Amino acid sequence: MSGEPLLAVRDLAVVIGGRHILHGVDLDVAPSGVTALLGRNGAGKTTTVRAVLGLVPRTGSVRLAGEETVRLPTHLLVRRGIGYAPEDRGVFAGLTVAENLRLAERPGAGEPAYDLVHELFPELKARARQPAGTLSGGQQQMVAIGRTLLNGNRLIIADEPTKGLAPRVVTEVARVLERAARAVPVLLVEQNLALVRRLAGHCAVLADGRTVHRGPAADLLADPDATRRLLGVGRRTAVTEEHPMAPPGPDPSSAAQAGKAGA
Ligand SMILES: Nc1ncnc2c1ncn2[C@@H]1O[C@H](COP(=O)(O)OP(=O)(O)OP(=O)(O)O)[C@@H](O)[C@H]1O
Repeated sequence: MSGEPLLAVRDLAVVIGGRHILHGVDLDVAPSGVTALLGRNGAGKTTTVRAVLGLVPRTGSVRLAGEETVRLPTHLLVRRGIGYAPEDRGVFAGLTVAENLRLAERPGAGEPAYDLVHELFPELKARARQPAGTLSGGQQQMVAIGRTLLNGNRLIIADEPTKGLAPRVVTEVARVLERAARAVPVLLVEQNLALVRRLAGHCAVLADGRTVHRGPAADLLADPDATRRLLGVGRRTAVTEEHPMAPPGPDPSSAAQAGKAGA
């Protein structure tokens, strides 16, 4: 990674209800472009994001642009410049596009950057009066990401923005993220490895609540043994455009043994 990381997470730990959900997460977010946070279902990706945002009790170190933030409450973290596009997008279906964006304006954060949002996503200007519930999945992601760009944030965190979307819409969301990352560095939680290959410079992989790999995303995705070991993705399905989605659920190597998936 060239330059100091924008976000440096060290030894992050989260205990909820007596259960150790995270115990030793290390993560560097690059100062530009997209950094991917990967891992199988239940590895701890969303909890890591929630811990960075102060939404769950945590210990360890979370430095944003060199400043320790691990003891800050969420509202102060947000003011330090972290924008969050949650897994469910958080778009209000009954409100228009313009109203959804207006809700994200943050008093004291300066003039909202509508010029930037409309430059990156002209569709949001054209559809300003349209109820957000009538937008496509990709357009709703534009709203979710657009909101994070309004307030001059230093970092955007996008949690599984392609989850449940059809392949055509995934491509649309990839363009949305590509455009956003030109303006602001992005931490992308993602299971779609084709998307990660297209967008991410660096990555971290979690397993059972700890970091098990960090490095350039291209190196990991070029190594079928590593993707299978760390992510449970079979050789043929790993990163090809024809198979953009990582197979959900259990390690497909067991399915491969049953002759169901190519390994
Ligand atoms: N509030 C909570 N209370 C108890 N257990 C939790 C809580 N939140 C998460 N967990 C558990 O912690 C583990 C990690 O969950 P998390 O949602 O962070 O994983 P993930 O990698 O984001 O998974 P997915 O890809 O399925 O979204 C899971 O076993 C989950 O059931």
